[in-house]
Amino acid sequence: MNELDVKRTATGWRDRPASQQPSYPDPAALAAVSSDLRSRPPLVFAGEVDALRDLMAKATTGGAFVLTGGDCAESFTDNTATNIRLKIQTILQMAAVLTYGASTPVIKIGRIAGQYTKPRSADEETRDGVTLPSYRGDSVNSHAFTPEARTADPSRMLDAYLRAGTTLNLIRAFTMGGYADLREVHSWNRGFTANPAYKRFESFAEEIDRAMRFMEAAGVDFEALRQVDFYAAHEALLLEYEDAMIREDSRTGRLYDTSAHMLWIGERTRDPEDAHVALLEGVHNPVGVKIGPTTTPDEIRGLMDHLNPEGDPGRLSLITRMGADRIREVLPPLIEAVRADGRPVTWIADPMHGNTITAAGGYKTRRFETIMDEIRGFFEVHRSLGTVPGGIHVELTGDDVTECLGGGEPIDEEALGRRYETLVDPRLNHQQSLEVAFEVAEMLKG
Ligand SMILES: O=C[C@H](O)[C@H](O)COP(=O)(O)O
Ligand SMILES: C=C(OP(=O)(O)O)C(=O)O
Ligand SMILES: [Mn+2]
Repeated sequence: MNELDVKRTATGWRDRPASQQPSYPDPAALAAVSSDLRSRPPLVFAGEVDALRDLMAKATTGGAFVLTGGDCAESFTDNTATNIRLKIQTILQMAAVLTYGASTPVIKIGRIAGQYTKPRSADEETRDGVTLPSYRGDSVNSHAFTPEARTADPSRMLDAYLRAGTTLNLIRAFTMGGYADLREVHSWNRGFTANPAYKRFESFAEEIDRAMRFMEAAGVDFEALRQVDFYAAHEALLLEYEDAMIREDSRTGRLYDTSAHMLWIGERTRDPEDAHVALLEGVHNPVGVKIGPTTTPDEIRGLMDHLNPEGDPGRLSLITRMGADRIREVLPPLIEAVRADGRPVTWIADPMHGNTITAAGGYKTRRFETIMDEIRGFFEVHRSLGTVPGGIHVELTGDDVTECLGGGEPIDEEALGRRYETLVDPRLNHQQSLEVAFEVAEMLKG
């Protein structure tokens, strides 16, 4: 056993209960893919991961604001240049508005370049009397409803790795090559506020205009604002994939999960004694944990004991997804418990996953107004306790899909079927995403 294997064994996740894992019919094929992945280059560099960790530490105390956004489930077929560009454009536009509102840097993180594995409520799906394994994300099986498509195939992990690599390559090209130019991003936002449906944000956009003119007059080097740092994150759900991507940083000897800059653990797999926590315990990346309305203070202390025993700022984010109707009641005692413990966490609001409903026609959807209400509740609770609302985490796409109800150009139940394209959860479309950003920017400013 080499030194890396010794360290990895020390994390001990293989001895712990692991839920939401596929069952692979051919263990030899799984072992071959896993060994192949281990020999491949990392997707991210430890130095970038450390830079993100430092930024996350700033968000803990209000010195930065986190924006995480992207698909619920990325898909191999939607892994095109246009889709990636539109998502990046949407996140950059949101970030520009939020930066103005927060008067702090905005940490831009995509649910991108690796968001290929999904936890499911049910292990199986039945259609017209036929029962098959549930779709678990493109890194596991295919969405098509046939026995072959739904069989877990380890070679999909390699495909996920390669697609994540090319996605990251394009993101770096966009964000370092001039596509992120602040003047351009602001002019896209002016286009958005010119739409009569979003007139109420026009004066906000004019304020940003004035600030930009002031910066220009004061001699700010806009050329330097043509490049931005953009980070990638996904749910660390597929244990074999994440384990195969762990590498040792040659500079420090530390272990990193090099599949993404930041990883999070989902609501369904966050037991402090289970495999997912054990896996991320051993790596140095910033990590998030999704917490739902049943979370207890003891569970949070357990998560901190395992994932951030020393209380290092920037290591641990708690991503709250309580539901708009519960957040004001269930969040305060959890914040109080963290405050009493003393170890820092970055609080981030996921206003999507506690607010999923089924509309007529069977569409899984969310209401824009409910999403905004959960964010408002998140801010109210933090403001009343004097703690820091550190960011938001949303499911979005850069396209004009019709998956979430409401918004300034309202999508009603009838319209849902027009462009309902998500493979799992409903995403905010481009306009709804910008609307969220303007609303949150106003909250941050206020
Ligand atoms: O993205 C989150 C979960 O994977 C998703 O909400 C589960 O969806 P399901 O209830 O359709 O399985
Ligand atoms: C599965 C997800 O969320 P949660 O774990 O909070 O349900 C998700 O972010 O898509
Ligand atoms: Mn989701």
